[in-house]
Amino acid sequence: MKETFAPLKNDRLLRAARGEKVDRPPMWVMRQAGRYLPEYHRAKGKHDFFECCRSPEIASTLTLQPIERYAGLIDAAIIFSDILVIPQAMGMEVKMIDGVGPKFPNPLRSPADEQYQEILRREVDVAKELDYVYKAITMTRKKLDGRVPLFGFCGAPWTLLCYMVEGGGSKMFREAKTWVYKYGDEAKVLLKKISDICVEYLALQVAAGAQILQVFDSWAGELSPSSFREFALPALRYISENLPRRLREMGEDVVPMVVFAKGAWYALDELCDSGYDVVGLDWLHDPSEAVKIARGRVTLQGNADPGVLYGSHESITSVVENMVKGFGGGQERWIVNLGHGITPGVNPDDLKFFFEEIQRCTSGR
Ligand SMILES: Cc1c2[nH]c(c1CCC(=O)O)Cc1[nH]c(c(CCC(=O)O)c1C)Cc1[nH]c(c(CCC(=O)O)c1C)Cc1[nH]c(c(C)c1CCC(=O)O)C2
Repeated sequence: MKETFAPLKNDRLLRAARGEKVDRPPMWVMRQAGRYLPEYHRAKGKHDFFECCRSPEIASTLTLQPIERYAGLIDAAIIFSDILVIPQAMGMEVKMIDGVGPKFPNPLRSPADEQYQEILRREVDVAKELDYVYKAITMTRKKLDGRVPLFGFCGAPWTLLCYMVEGGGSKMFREAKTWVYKYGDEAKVLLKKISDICVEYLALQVAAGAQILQVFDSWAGELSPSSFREFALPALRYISENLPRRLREMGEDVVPMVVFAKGAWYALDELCDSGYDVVGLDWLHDPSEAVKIARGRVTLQGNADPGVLYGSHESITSVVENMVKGFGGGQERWIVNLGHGITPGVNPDDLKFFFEEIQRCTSGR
């Protein structure tokens, strides 16, 4: 039985994503449900990170926290989960270590590993393995009661491959580069396998209630422009081309899609033609330059340096004023965000001040 949900009261973000007129640019921030919020630590308690992702009750509570705290300012929720649930669904073990980050005890080191063949052979039952995410999405939609739209998301194939072969975060990307420059063909086979899972996973998130989707290519900037075109971009395109087809097959509406390829500033022009409605920008972009390159083809999302939230109110005001000006005074197709996730240690009141400053600079246009 398909769920019915309350009608959406604030559709500013979906309208902006589709390039329609809005009263002010919509606002949200990546990682908005996270460690900078004291209520996050209270609700998480002693639970392990992935335990929280697997509990629809806890995941939906965490998703709603920023919506409640910033009511009237924030225009979207993003489901509390992680990009690494896909490698887990593919049979890899992933732990989240406090103060360190994600760790894979058995990373995929070379195509000669038995694990490589096993991963390629194994048909992942995306509906069953990630069932807890769809349940969390449906529960969150009910709790949201139409206040703001809900984002679903996944990691981009290139970024997931990096984690699977590195076994965690990395500074050198020695393993990922070995795959690119030594095992390129095998890397492409693995990227295709991950891409198919991404398509099915995103489609099932929409069926469960996700109203817009974001694909996070957090390690795009580790690739050279030509490697990005060869490895990361085709996988991003594969998703944007195949998802609408899969949604129609399932009898679901097509939803707007956002691509965030962090560090891939050189590829902005191609990303604007990659089949996504919205292109996320990190803080290395100058907004007015990005607007010129985009030429209205997509909505841009971003891009304040997350580090400004460690600064003074004067600095926040100045960054906001410059950013608003860069995005044409808010007249361009624009969704307000930081240039990457909000970081731990930020005072939540300073994020509120950031939102209020955006509102001050963009309303009554
Ligand atoms: C690369 C990446 C990951 N996860 C994600 C990305 C892409 C976005 C990006 O580039 O930042 C995506 C992600 N992770 C999380 C969300 C939830 C929704 C939201 O944006 O609020 C989303 C969208 C929660 C989380 N994911 C994680 C936390 C912190 C968990 C905790 O310690 O309580 C949260 C709230 C953990 C995580 N998960 C990941 C890392 C590297 C870490 C550790 C971060 C660190 O230690 O600094 C992988």
